[in-house]
Amino acid sequence: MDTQRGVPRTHARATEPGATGRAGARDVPTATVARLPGYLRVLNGLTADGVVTTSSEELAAGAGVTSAQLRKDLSFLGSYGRRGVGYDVLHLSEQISVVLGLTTQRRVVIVGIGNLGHALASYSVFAERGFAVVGLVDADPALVGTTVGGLMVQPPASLHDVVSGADATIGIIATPAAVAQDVCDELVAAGVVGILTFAPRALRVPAHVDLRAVDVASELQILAFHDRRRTGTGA
Ligand SMILES: NC(=O)c1ccc[n+]([C@@H]2O[C@H](COP(=O)([O-])OP(=O)(O)OC[C@H]3O[C@@H](n4cnc5c(N)ncnc54)[C@H](O)[C@@H]3O)[C@@H](O)[C@H]2O)c1
Repeated sequence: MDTQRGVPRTHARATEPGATGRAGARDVPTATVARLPGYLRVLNGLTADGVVTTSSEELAAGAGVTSAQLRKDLSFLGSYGRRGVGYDVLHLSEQISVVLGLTTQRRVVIVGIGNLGHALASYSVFAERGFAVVGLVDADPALVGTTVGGLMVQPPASLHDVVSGADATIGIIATPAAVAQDVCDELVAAGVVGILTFAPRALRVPAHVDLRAVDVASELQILAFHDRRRTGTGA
């Protein structure tokens, strides 16, 4: 049965090889999972600066959460830090990477190589974060056959082959909203199990597929709300 949703339903399980300590098979709440990339980003910055250990206060401040929230989130990973020492930056990075499934490189196909898709296809940081863009698809004949980010853009008729041939498990939708559901259905039929959409419309996916929607306008509306509350303008 199809479901309509913009966030994953399931909890991540810290069961991949390399999971350590008390992480075991404990479920990690979805809200915690959503904060883990932020912690990892801060930890990566600390690693780059040569920092070996960090405190929950430092990590929490960098990620924009309270240290109580941070400690609770990390407790789901079985990571409690050491009194007076804090957290080992590298070890914690590895633990979070395991829980997020980043120890296995995920293959990504991007559909819609316009302004947004072009920028995403050329975004080198994906590779550093454990994702390989392995296929690009666009319906514009003028784009098909051109090379973006080292990959040749393929026509929609090749979508299934692009996904299955490259063993891609994630699809990014950067097409106009009007065609996004069709593209989504085709990606699912081709075998992807995770979809990230930028198209401004709700999408339906089957239960075995996780869907994430990025909506910059909604994020701006949330900022506007906080600004209004702070300044009292626009009431
Ligand atoms: N979520 C956000 O925050 C955000 C921000 C900017 C844009 N967007 C959305 O992202 C999408 C892309 O924006 P853009 O500025 O790159 O648009 P764009 O018009 O530059 O690019 C869209 C591309 O999709 C291709 N396309 C159209 N139908 C297709 C199909 N059936 N199969 C494959 N490719 C197809 C077009 O040929 C075009 O190259 C739009 O839906 C836009 O509203 C979202």
